[in-house]
Amino acid sequence: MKATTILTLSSSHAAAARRSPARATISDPHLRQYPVRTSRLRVAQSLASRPLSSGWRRRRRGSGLVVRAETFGQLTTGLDSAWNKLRGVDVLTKETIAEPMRDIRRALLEADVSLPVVRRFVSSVSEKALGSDVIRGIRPEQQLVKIVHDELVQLMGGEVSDLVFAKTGPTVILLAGLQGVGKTTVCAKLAFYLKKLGKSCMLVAADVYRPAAIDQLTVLGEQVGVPVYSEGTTAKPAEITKNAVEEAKRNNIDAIVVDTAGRLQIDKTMMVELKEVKKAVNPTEILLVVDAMTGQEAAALVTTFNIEIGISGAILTKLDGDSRGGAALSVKEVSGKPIKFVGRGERMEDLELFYPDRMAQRVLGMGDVLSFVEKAQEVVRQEDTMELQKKIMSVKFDFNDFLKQTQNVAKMGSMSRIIGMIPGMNKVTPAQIREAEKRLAFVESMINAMTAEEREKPELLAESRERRIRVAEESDKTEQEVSQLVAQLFQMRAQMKKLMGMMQGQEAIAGMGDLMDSLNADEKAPPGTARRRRRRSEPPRQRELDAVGGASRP
Ligand SMILES: Nc1nc2c(ncn2[C@@H]2O[C@H](COP(=O)(O)OP(=O)(O)OP(=O)(O)O)[C@@H](O)[C@H]2O)c(=O)[nH]1
Repeated sequence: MKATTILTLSSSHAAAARRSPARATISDPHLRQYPVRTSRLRVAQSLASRPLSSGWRRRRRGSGLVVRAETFGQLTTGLDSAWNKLRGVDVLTKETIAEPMRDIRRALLEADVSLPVVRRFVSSVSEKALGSDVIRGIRPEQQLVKIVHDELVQLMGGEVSDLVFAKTGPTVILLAGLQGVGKTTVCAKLAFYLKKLGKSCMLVAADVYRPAAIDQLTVLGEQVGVPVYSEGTTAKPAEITKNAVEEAKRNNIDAIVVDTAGRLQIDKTMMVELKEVKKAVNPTEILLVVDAMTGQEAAALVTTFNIEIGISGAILTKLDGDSRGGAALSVKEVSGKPIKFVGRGERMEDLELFYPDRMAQRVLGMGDVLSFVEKAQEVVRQEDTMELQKKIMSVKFDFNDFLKQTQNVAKMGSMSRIIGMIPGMNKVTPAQIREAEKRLAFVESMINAMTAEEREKPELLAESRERRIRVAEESDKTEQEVSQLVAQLFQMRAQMKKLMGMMQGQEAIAGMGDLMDSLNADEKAPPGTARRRRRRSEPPRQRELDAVGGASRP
């Protein structure tokens, strides 16, 4: 079998591998199996013996083997040393994270991320690391990997930023960028992408300065099977684009991609031209194509274009090459505009949507650690939930528990979150949940007005009208409202008993909806409601309910 070995190496790594071929060993079974004849064999051998996490990727393509250096190789290796510094450390503290943070800072600067971005990043990671809870089974370095991952995702914009399509008429995508960044190639790649989405597309040649650019677009258009609209080199780009939109409308074309002229550097004519095109057709998307190799310069360009023209995002090309990753990490943070696509090669299919989380995983090269930490966090959340369930299910459930729940709700931000954590609770509607939240705030003041003894023994309140009047006065509520609260607590106790029975029988907590009904007990219900409801459901403790019912009678 013939081997195909494709090497895309950073020059420094390649040089290093060439310098010490004698020490290179073949640890990859595929490499050993295939004869690789070129002088690059040594490089491949050296690569094959590197740990995968250091940013080198090996994958098989057809019958051959592709050995590829990832853009982030150097950054990944730099970050690896940060994790290594935490080996043997028990907990993340100011002291233990100092050195790893220095490594992270160095790694990012070496990846050509700008200093202010690095500073903000490191300070945010440190803050999160120091504020993070220790999770059982997770080592500090794994925890830091997860924190850095999450921060990287945020740094790169958090969410994927997909193409926007026009609601009516053809979607107009205007591409701008300096010379040689890959604009024309991106036009065709975008057409290929749109076709895959099932959209009809047309390319527009608005680079009127270089006849060769029009020819290049025509060839690429043929290659991806989309029409190319051109008016030669004499018309103005704004005019060409306007006419192209009309042509697209006539032919029911869903989207047009406009290729504009590049310049060696930003100049006034270029900006004026782009502004004219923008004014003429009001594009749905204006995307600046930038070359990943230019690092933080790419982020600065996106900022300038955005200020000058107002763009909707960026396309980062040549991420497969020798770039250090700085552009991918900085564009969003520096310019406020998202990267929408990345180019990872010269083929038409080498344009992908930019997913910040996938990119962060690529930087770290530690997918397994990340999912492990996520699972552990999930377990902790489940343990919290079970603890909560136990409390809710407690038959003892007095006003202290009731209050604790109220405070928990406040602490955790929202009742809906707690409810959402309890299995079987999906039948509770958001409206019910909102009502419960309101209700909980309302009862808190009444519980605060109770004595310690009254909270522990709600029977005292059920049996004594004087006590209820006192609580009502102190909490600025009516006696009737206090009576309803007492009745509600006993109702909840009864409901919980029922639920406990269901839980023991391994049934889903379908009855939690009923519990919510109890939580939401109608404020206007006349005293004694509890007794009437009781007849329809499970009988709670007779004495307790009778007491409340009796107590609420005038
Ligand atoms: N490796 C790699 N090469 C790319 C990528 N995108 C574009 N190229 C190459 O970059 C070179 C320049 O691409 P063009 O599309 O001609 O660039 P342009 O911005 O249109 O250039 P001008 O028309 O001169 O402004 C070509 O050789 C492309 O094949 C990419 O994502 N990866």
